[in-house]
Amino acid sequence: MIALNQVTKNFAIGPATSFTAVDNVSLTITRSSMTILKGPSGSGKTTLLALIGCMTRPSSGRIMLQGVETSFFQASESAEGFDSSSLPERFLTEIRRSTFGFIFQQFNLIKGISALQNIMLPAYPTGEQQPVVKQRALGLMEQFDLLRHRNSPVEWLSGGELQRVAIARALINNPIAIIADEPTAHLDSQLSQAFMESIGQLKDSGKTVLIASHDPIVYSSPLADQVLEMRDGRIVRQELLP
Ligand SMILES: Nc1ncnc2c1ncn2[C@@H]1O[C@H](COP(=O)(O)OP(=O)(O)OP(=O)(O)O)[C@@H](O)[C@H]1O
Repeated sequence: MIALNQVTKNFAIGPATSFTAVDNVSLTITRSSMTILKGPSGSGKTTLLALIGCMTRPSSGRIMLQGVETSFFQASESAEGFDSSSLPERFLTEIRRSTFGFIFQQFNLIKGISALQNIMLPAYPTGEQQPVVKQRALGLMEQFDLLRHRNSPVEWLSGGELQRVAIARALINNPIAIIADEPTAHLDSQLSQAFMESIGQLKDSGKTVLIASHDPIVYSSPLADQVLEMRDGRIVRQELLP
């Protein structure tokens, strides 16, 4: 589903100097699998997630995403899929929205609005009818045992509830893949386990899952299909689990 071929990302850090955050990375992620990126701080995990999630474009190399259902790509789609590294910004935004759901470290929920509204937020730019989105959001709230909090501002919710709102929000546009960056960084070990169980269920339901994490509860999880270890922007170890 996702293939990177010799992908490099340089950031300009001075008039004539650049820093290579991701260095010549090639990898393959199959559909309905769970991939964990581990590695020390600064090793390039977040940058790699941003490249795969179409939030930034590579300096060189190719990123291929297959099987994305959107009419935008019909014309340019080849037998192998489409090459996100050569598409204009508008298409990239569209790919991002239809392919990926994102879960961030501090969940990035908006205070002052309800849990239901938070879950619906990523659907607003799609132009989909609000009653349809609302029904889907309520379905997700039911699935994650959040219905009684539908009208509660998110600041009233517990850590575990916030985590489930973040997962539901990532699912609102029915993405093919979930990208999570250090999702357990602010959770105790029980909630981290609960997070992995929920994510495992998403994988079982056919979602492709990609997580960057320092947390042994995540990178040692039996649910992972492959663990990629990063150092200095490179993948230094790839572990395929049975
Ligand atoms: N926009 C940017 N401009 C310059 N350097 C950047 C930029 N974004 C990231 N970097 C650098 O690239 C390197 C990789 O950063 P990245 O956030 O991908 O690492 P990480 O493995 O996710 O780290 P952490 O675990 O601490 O989140 C770091 O040295 C970081 O400072």
